[in-house]
Amino acid sequence: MTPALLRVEELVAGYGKPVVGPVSLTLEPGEVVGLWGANGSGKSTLLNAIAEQADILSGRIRRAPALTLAYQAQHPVRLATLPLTGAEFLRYADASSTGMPAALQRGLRRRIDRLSGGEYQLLCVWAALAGHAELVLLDEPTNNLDPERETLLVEMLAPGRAAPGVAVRATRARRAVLVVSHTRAFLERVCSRVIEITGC
Ligand SMILES: Nc1ncnc2c1ncn2[C@@H]1O[C@H](COP(=O)(O)OP(=O)(O)OP(=O)(O)O)[C@@H](O)[C@H]1O
Repeated sequence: MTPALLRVEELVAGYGKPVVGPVSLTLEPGEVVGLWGANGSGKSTLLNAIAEQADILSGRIRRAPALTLAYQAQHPVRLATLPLTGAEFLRYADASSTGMPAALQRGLRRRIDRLSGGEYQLLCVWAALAGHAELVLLDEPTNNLDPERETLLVEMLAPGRAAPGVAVRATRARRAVLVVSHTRAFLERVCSRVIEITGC
């Protein structure tokens, strides 16, 4: 049996005081699992706890030994001025551009501080998925995306599920992805399971 990458057991997490939980989930290699819930229910806090950026108040998180993690926050940081091309950005993330959709490749030669919000958002998600992390945490990855770019995102996360003619592969077989969204329909398109998150 393949060992789980992540086990969250009866976890209550927060910032000094409880915000989310108790929640339990297991993430196996290759899975794409959704976390869905209302604004303020604690979805980001759960990701923060997994990334050791929020307090574990009870329960526990078990990670596979030496688990590598990429965390795409809800509002990806972007400096106002940063003379770095998309290709250099991917190089710093140690991520390949192989299989990248043409619409994204156009950004490889452009400075990242001159990309649109949606273009930058998708480049960041690609960097997380095409890098070496075994567990990828994505918080509201549809932010700033128009329907066409959202379809590319679906194909990046779940190859074969988007519109005919879109063929993108950024997801590796062993990689697991935990995706936060308050849009249930998006999660249903990309996830094998969707877990509802409720606050404390
Ligand atoms: N750093 C922090 N310190 C204290 N409280 C916080 C902190 N970050 C978030 N919270 C609180 O935790 C609660 C849950 O916030 P969180 O961002 O986890 O919810 P969410 O489900 O991701 O919300 P949304 O869908 O609006 O992004 C909120 O009441 C928020 O004010």
